[in-house]
Amino acid sequence: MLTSVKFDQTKAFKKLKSHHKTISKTTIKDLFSEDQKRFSKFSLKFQDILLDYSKNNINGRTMVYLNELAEECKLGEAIEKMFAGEGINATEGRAVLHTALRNRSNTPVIVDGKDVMPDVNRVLAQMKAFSESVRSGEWKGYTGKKITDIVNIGIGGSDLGPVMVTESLKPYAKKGLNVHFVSNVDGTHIAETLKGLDPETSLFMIASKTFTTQETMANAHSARNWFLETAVDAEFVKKHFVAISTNAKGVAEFGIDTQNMFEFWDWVGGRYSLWSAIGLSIACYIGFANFEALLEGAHQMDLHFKNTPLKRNAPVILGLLGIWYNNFFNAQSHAILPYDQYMHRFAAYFQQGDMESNGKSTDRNGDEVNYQTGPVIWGEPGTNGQHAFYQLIHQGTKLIPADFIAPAVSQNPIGEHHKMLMSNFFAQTEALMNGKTKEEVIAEFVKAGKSQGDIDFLTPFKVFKGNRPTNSILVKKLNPKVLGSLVAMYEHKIFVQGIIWNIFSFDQWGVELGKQLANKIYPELQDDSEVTSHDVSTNNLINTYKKWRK
Ligand SMILES: O=P(O)(O)OC[C@H]1O[C@H](O)[C@H](O)[C@@H](O)[C@@H]1O
Repeated sequence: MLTSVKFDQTKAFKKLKSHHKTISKTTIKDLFSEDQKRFSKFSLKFQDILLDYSKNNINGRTMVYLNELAEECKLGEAIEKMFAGEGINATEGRAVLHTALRNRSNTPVIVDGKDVMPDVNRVLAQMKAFSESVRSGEWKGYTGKKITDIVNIGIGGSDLGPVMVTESLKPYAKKGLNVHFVSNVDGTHIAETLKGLDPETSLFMIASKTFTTQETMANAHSARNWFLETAVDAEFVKKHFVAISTNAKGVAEFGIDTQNMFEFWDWVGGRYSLWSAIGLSIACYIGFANFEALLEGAHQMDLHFKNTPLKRNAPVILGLLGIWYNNFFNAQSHAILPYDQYMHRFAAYFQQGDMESNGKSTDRNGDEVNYQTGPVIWGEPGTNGQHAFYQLIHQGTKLIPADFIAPAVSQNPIGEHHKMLMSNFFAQTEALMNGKTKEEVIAEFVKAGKSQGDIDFLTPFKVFKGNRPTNSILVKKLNPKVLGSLVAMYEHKIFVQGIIWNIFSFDQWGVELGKQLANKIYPELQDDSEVTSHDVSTNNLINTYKKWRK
């Protein structure tokens, strides 16, 4: 069991409250001029990752108090409990062991008296053999042709991880083997995906922890129907459908040979499952050795998280900084801005990772919290974001702490592109911190020969207050190992915050209500009779839909 500590009643919380008043009177820019050693104090290197958190509204005292907060909230103890396989996901009665999936040291991890590592290694060996046979062409479709297209059918945690990783690591993909992802129950998703595919050379991976998820089951059935339109014989399903699930019974009922089932376990949360068999599409696409490198990178970050003192611990620092803005500066959101086109689904991935984990308002005692918990996570790759929403980050009324992520080495060193990209990456955090003063604006106008009237009118619009906090995460190159470390770093950041906010980060009850109501409405859509059982708004929406669909 995790120790429950009332976050807002800790001594450190009170210290941070009054410290916030003091630090609010200064700016990040001033903090830099006061302390020449700021960069070395507030940055750290983890292998090929440089985390620079010096452009934040913090000084040494802030970090001391934030660390005290972590200690008072028993973060160290909670980290140990997670790695040790204790049932810290108490509302579901489960351990939280995505770290065991990438435990490359292979030390025993005991759940309910049993070491889970032999099972983890068995499934990894199965994934290796399977991915190698698909990649080599040894695995044949029902007409003897090799597989050219993999279609992962899954949603949420059974989709977003593989999508994000296969996109991020596209340069490592094998030529001639494509991956597709179908998640939405909107028939358009599967229809558009199937359009370009040949049943003889397509392999479907039905990925669902529960194997009951409506969207996934609907898409899986439609894919099977499509396949059988050509293949006819249901026996051939074996060669073209595999399942990834914790539910062997459900898989067998669907008609997939359990020989072709890749197992995982209830101690793997859906949004933490890309390291499990859910990563099968990744292993096929980038090869098993690269998948192992991804696991290795995550494992290295796990070891760092587990063994490094809190004040030099990257996920802890990121988590605490997030709390600083969320609970003391009242920031409502957090932006993740990768300057790498391959990482275009990274923010979307952590929308689920973070918001499904920490979007909670009941604390671990069952009481309603009276403080803010998880922020809204959002973001798009730079430089696209710059031409869309950065205006608001620079000059809007909302404080948006942001992480800027970029690789030093481009996978596509074409001409001057990467230098241009990187100059934007560096410029943005500098601009967000420094802003532009009235004096600077006027000086620029004068130099450009503007009239006094223009200067008077335009100056207020051109001033940037600055003092917008950012973290810069510079990586050497976005390879599988670095990506593994990055993802694990963010996962653990979420853990840190959940512990301190005293909430349960590994359940997701909030997703249930909508599902329940949809299941109630679905039968009502079967005929054209008027619906009266809901509120007037819902009744009218349903009845108009029924009228219009005719
Ligand atoms: O893998 P599945 O059991 O199909 O679940 C897929 C998704 O469904 C739910 O809506 C949960 O909120 C997600 O956490 C989960 O990842």
